[in-house]
Amino acid sequence: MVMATPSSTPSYPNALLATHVSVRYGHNTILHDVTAGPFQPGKMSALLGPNGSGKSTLMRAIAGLAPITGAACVTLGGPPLSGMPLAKRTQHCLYLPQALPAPAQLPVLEALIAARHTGALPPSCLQEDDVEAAMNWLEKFEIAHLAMRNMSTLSGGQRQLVGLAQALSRNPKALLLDEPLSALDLHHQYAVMALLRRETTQHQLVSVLVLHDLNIALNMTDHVVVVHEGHLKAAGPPTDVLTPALLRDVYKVNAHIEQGSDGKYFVSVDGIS
Ligand SMILES: Nc1ncnc2c1ncn2[C@@H]1O[C@H](COP(=O)(O)OP(=O)(O)OP(=O)(O)O)[C@@H](O)[C@H]1O
Repeated sequence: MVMATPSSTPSYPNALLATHVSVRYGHNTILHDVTAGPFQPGKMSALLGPNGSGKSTLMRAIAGLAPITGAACVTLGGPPLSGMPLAKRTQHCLYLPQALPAPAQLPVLEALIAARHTGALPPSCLQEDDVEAAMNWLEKFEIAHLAMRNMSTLSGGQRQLVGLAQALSRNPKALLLDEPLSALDLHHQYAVMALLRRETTQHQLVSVLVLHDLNIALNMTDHVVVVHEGHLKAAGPPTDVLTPALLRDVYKVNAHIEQGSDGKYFVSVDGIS
């Protein structure tokens, strides 16, 4: 069943839930009383919607980085995140932006260690276990060969992989990843999704990803939330939510969902509407 509110959803003790989120920039209201979640631990959730619909704004609001108005509340089990100082909130709920900041003049290995310590460390401070943990993350992301390269020399996709490794290495309870696959080739898109799935399950992370690839959302996430024109349009299991009617209303395409002989779903677009 596609639900636009979580009213009949059972509560989960360590789930991420954002209620009544409104965001305004100047006179423009970008999000209108959006309630999203609960995003459950151990599950992969996707935020979907067209360009400019408010996905990044919703993530930033959940992370405490967008100007919320009204009676919004964000919880992740325990006391509301909304009342916490930003540094503490980030330890619980980590947001990786779509546009990564300019790279530091640091080797990748040091950048990864610095991320865990939330600040740059001189090489003399590098501990053996820090190096081992950082190398372990680089290996998981298939970028161990970049360990000694300066961050400023990396390609866009390599930087995105380092950014993801930095985010995961900080061991948050909830990960908010804004278009984490946008610069990645096909192999790395699927490798990263598989890795995120493993980490999410193993550590019972709350993982929420902004995605534009509906085929990945259909086949590799458990739950999707569709934002349209600043409103919550639909939420639920991907194959329930991504119907031809929704694709027409929200994405302005005539399309249907097909299932291959391998059981995988894919969106077949007939044209724009
Ligand atoms: N700092 C800002 N000041 C003014 N308007 C903003 C600001 N940030 C975002 N907006 C506006 O809010 C709306 C939603 O932007 P947002 O980045 O959340 O969209 P999105 O769904 O993530 O889009 P995309 O898929 O293109 O990344 C857009 O119209 C955007 O121009």
